[in-house]
Amino acid sequence: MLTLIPVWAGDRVHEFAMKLAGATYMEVHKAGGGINFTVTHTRGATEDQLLHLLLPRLHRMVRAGTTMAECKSGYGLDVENEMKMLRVLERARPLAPLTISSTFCGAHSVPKGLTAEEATRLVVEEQLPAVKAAVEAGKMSVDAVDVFCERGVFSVEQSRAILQAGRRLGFLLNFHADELNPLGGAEMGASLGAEAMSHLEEVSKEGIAAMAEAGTVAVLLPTTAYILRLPTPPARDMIEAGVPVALGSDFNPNAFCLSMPLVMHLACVTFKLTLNEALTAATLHAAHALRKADTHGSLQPGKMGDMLVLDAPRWEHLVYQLGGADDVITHVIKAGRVVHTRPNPAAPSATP
Ligand SMILES: N=CN[C@@H](CCC(=O)O)C(=O)O
Repeated sequence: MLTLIPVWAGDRVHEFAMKLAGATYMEVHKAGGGINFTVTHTRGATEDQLLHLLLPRLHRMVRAGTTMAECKSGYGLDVENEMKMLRVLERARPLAPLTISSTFCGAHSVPKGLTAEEATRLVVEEQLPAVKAAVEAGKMSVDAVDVFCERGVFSVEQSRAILQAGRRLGFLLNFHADELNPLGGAEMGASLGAEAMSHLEEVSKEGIAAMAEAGTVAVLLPTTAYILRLPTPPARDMIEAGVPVALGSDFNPNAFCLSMPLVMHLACVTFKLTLNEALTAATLHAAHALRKADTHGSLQPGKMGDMLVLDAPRWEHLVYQLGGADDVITHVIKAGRVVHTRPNPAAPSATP
């Protein structure tokens, strides 16, 4: 169960209100809000402050049944602050009972005062090598590279340059493609053999075919499509074409959701996934997006033994009871060890 950008300071409730009143995501972004608002606040926070904000978020995810998460950077946008975010994730590993897979997203937005071309060069020539050096020195573990490939952010060609540089350094590719505009990001990513791409609301038929051919996982993020009132991604076309579909919470200041059962519910209702498809998307396919399906994502001999115990006659209650996961889940088990028990065991059963 995966994908979020959990290390940040400064909420964006004011922008939520603007978007409810009709402002689009890119209108807020171009006015200097959105990601760059969070960058200012995250740059201004210390590592300790960011860790203090991160840990309760991770624990809240665990209580809602998440045992592994892809956590991205992306609110630093320069060497110093991207490394700070990655270090915070590193410090959180022993303090939170879930597996963290880190993704470097230094190309999440174009920092104030730079062109996209200049920012691309800095990501390739300064940030990626700094991340690689820290990994090689054993200071952190980073699995993947991400880019926000979008009109007004990084173009397809700039994104390609960043992803190729990441690939040369040995990272997995797991990036934002075709979210708000159909730019051909999926086709580009598939040509590089990207392991996963997210959002994909605007993916083309050709992009879906290319992803199926390349074995790329589609990471769909129903909270964001819902909050931004975007068209839904063609999930059924992807499934029919043989693209493995995964689900992510996409927790970030734009989409404040830490509950995968809620995400599964939204995916069933708005993206038309069946309950079984949503379960596979949130577990096995999610693990495969991170290339961790040999150890995570299903209950099989030799895997981690991550599981949930439910107080329900059928597992589907986890999704059916909208917003009710905290009551349905009685235990969260990580690597065979109970890491969360529902408070007040004397409470009446969650099953009606
Ligand atoms: N779309 C780009 N990135 C994030 C949103 C980040 C933000 O708005 O702070 C996402 O995946 O939803």
